[in-house]
Amino acid sequence: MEISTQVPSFKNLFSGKKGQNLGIVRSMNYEIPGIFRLESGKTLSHVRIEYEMYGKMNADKSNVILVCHALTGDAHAAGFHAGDKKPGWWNIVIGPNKAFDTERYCIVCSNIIGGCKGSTGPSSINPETGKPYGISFPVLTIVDMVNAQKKLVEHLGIKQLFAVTGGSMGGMQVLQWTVSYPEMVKKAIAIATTASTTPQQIAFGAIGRKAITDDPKWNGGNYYGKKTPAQGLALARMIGHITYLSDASMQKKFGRAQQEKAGPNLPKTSSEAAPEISSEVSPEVSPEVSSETFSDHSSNFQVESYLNHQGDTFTKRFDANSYLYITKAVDFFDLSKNGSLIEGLSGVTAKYLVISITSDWLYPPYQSQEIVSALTANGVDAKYEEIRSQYGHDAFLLEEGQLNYLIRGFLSQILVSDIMYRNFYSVSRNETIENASTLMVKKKVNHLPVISEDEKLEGIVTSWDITKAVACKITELNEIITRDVKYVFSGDKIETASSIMEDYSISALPVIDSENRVIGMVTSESISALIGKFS
Ligand SMILES: CC(=O)SCCNC(=O)CCNC(=O)[C@H](O)C(C)(C)COP(=O)(O)OP(=O)(O)OC[C@H]1O[C@@H](n2cnc3c(N)ncnc32)[C@H](O)[C@@H]1OP(=O)(O)O
Ligand SMILES: N[C@@H](CCO)C(=O)O
Repeated sequence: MEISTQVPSFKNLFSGKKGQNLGIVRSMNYEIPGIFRLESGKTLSHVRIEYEMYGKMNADKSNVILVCHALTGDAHAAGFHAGDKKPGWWNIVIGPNKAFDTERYCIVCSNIIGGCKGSTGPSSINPETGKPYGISFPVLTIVDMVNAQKKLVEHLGIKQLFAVTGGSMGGMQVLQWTVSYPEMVKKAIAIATTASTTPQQIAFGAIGRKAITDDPKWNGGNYYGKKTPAQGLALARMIGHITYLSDASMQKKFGRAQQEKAGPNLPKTSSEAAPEISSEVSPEVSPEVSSETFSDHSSNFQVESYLNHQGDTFTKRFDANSYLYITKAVDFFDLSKNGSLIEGLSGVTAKYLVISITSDWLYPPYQSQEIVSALTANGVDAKYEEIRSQYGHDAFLLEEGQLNYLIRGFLSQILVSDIMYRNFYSVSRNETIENASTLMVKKKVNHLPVISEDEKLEGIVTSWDITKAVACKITELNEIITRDVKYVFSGDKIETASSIMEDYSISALPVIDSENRVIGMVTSESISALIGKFS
């Protein structure tokens, strides 16, 4: 008989209270000391990184989650800047009791190098010339973005990030983090992304860049203090924005509806915007082409007006040269090595959650599945999930319920590897009972896995087996080994271990790898101690 243990259920450990908003938040800035070397070999000095932090770091700074933004995002991921009506771009998942729970984790988000929202980029002043860099700014890669973030993380005194997360280009940074600095990332959540940009993605990037560089006001990137290439930048955004939506979401948002002729073309606030369902939009009418000039119809469909609005508002918040550099960095992104993603991701150790969006045709689900396949082939614990949504690529900014559910589950999931004893004691089947019992007494353990010369699991003996053997005057361990031994894998959820223990009334399980080698032990005491931490 083994010591029977009641292992408490984990079901109710992580209860879901309603998420709240952070209040007013502020941005901070850090200047990387000395020279910052880029992947190209070029260097920059006085590199500034704009960042925001929500929630408190714990004593050993082990609760920090780094959030990486997408193409046109910034450091303002959540909460409100003083005077703003709209919160940060990922407010739906960051805040008290949200998936990125600021009561529990400290969230850090920084504007990428190359950006135009406080971090050093093409619009920044080159300290050597006293003028904006423009296109003299060196070519950037996702590696450079991650290396700049690493400088910030080090400056904040963080040894290992509890998690790194992001969608789209943010997801690329997540992947890059786990490749460049595997030991610094415990968990990784990559959403709506790819490990290697495809020709179609590059093609959209290229058209956007051409729209900018063909605008005469771009002027070889030298437009600061003059008229900006707003027309080209707006066009680039309009093209890009189409790829962030889906056929279904455009049908639902606009149908073939037209703007009301008398009314203003561009709603000023979202409440005046075209409603989401076609029954609420203005009636569908056929343009009376005969009596009007073509220009009267230049923006008459709601979708045209919407795209114009998206293009126009974008030019007020983004720098055209930054757009060129960042889209190029996305296009350069390719983690495969010698044509193999398995090889490219071979050093990754973080536990992964990879999420795709069913209607995302820019970064389709198969690209996320490829990431998961490559990680799994490397023995990485990687989970694949799909967000069911009609919103298209931008669903990672909108699907509040599904995102919170998936992320919360992943972050709060505790695996056998998190609590198993890696320094364990074992015996060989040729051992004497006397030696086995001496080992148990000396090391204060009740279970000894029996392993072969090549460390494979052959069975288990418990202190109770030994007691019985002594009573029956059995001397050979071989005669008392339990060979039908229950075990778990290090990537199994802790609930799996606890149910096996409960079902078979046992209090310790060997942890094995895919080759049946014993790599640790998990005990009911360690599970109970963990529950104590949360109760
Ligand atoms: C990812 C990062 O890291 S941060 C960058 C994320 N932010 C962006 O990309 C900003 C631009 N993108 C968007 O707005 C994205 O579509 C989202 C996902 C952020 C928001 O999506 P939704 O909430 O569905 O907003 P929607 O796409 O309907 O756009 C609303 C805007 O369009 C305007 N609009 C709607 N219909 C029309 C129309 N027929 N004509 C003109 N304008 C229109 C609204 O007035 C509103 O304008 P506002 O943003 O200036 O207030
Ligand atoms: N709409 C988002 C996602 C692009 O991938 C952005 O502009 O950053």
